[in-house]
Amino acid sequence: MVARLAPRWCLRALRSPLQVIGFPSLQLHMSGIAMRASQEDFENALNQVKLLKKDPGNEVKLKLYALYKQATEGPCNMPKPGVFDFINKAKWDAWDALGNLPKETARQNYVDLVSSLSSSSESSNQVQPGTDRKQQEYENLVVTSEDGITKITLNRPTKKNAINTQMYQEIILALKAASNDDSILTVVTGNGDYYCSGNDLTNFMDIPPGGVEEKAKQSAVLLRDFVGSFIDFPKPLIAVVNGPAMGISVTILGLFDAVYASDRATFHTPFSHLGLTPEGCASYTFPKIMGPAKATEMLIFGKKLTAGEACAQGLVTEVFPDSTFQKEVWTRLKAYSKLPKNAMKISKQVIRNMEKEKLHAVNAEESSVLQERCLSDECINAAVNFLSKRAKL
Ligand SMILES: CCCCCCCCCCC/C=C/C(=O)SCCNC(=O)CCNC(=O)[C@H](O)C(C)(C)COP(=O)(O)OP(=O)(O)OC[C@H]1O[C@@H](n2cnc3c(N)ncnc32)[C@H](O)[C@@H]1OP(=O)(O)O
Repeated sequence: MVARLAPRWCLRALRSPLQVIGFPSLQLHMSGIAMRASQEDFENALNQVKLLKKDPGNEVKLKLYALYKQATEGPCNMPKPGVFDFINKAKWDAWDALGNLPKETARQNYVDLVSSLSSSSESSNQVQPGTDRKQQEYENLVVTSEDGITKITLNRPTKKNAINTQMYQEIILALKAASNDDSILTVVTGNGDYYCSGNDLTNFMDIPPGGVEEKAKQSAVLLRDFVGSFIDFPKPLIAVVNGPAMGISVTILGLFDAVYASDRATFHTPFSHLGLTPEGCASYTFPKIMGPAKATEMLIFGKKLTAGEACAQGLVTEVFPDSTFQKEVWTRLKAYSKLPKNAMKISKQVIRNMEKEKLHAVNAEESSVLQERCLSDECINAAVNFLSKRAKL
């Protein structure tokens, strides 16, 4: 049985994900004394390894291969494959590295390794119960993971997905969780007809006991942390802009790795109208992306761009007809999510890391300027105007 099962697994070892369902871990260590794995334990482990839900990765698969060969055949007895026979060379190296490890120890190590894999596969099943799983409950977001893509949906459609204080905090948390989860790509999108109408202007109304200065200070810290979590996000980050985008939801697009937009989307940063100044590192990224003259029209004069214009300026990657937007974008993202995960992550870091320090400095400066700005008459009057429904931008 061993001989029949193992070689088939070995052939697949560096290619395919392992298959479904968890299983109880083997208890081989009692009262701190390591027990010897029996032939039956070993055969169980050989069966269990085929049932692992989560692909343990090539490094572990090579370890399993080497231990299996050592346990069944003893020290490596095959001729060394040529340098261009990458897979067989990697397998040979792993086996050869075990030297004269006794067969019994190799068998024990194999069983222990499978046992540890099956318990971690069980605990990860608890967080990932289905293919479309909710990772955590949020008040203002829906976060799901499917097909290697974590999707963060802004979910205040009746307020055009305006970002209130709690939502800023939830987005920071969701990005942190996405940076540590198994996903390959992370997507931000909006629920309803808007992508996002930017900062919730009622944020300006909730004044703490320390007064408006204290509010401005707290807001500047929150803003800096919020933008910082985009600057530091380690994996490819994609915006699926399903409708109009305003203010801070537009500026942070310069920190995304790709931006797909419906032809219904518009891009509007009416900072001057609100007595405000740019944030989200746009004072640095926008002139770089579209040139200073075009950035001035958006960031200082508040010119609203259509999706086509934003694409022509380089802020948007590609525009799709609204009628086919979701289908086309998700088909594409699912295809991208199948590309090698580490290569994409490292490529993003190579592209972005040189700029990180600069971006954090820009973010700190923009937040500090805004801390002053939101105490200005210009800003307070604009917020009051909006809230009293006298102004629609
Ligand atoms: C002391 C300082 C605290 C600061 C907090 C920290 C963060 C600092 C960041 C500061 C930098 C600012 C960045 C920005 O994002 S600037 C852009 C801000 N956004 C806006 O100015 C948009 C305002 N909204 C509108 O102009 C219109 O609502 C809109 C064009 C978006 C839609 O118009 P429409 O007529 O289609 O729909 P309604 O106006 O009826 O909207 C439906 C309901 O949604 C509410 N809404 C929409 N957007 C916002 C918003 N940004 N803030 C609060 N509420 C919003 C709207 O009021 C309606 O609500 P009701 O149904 O209850 O009336």
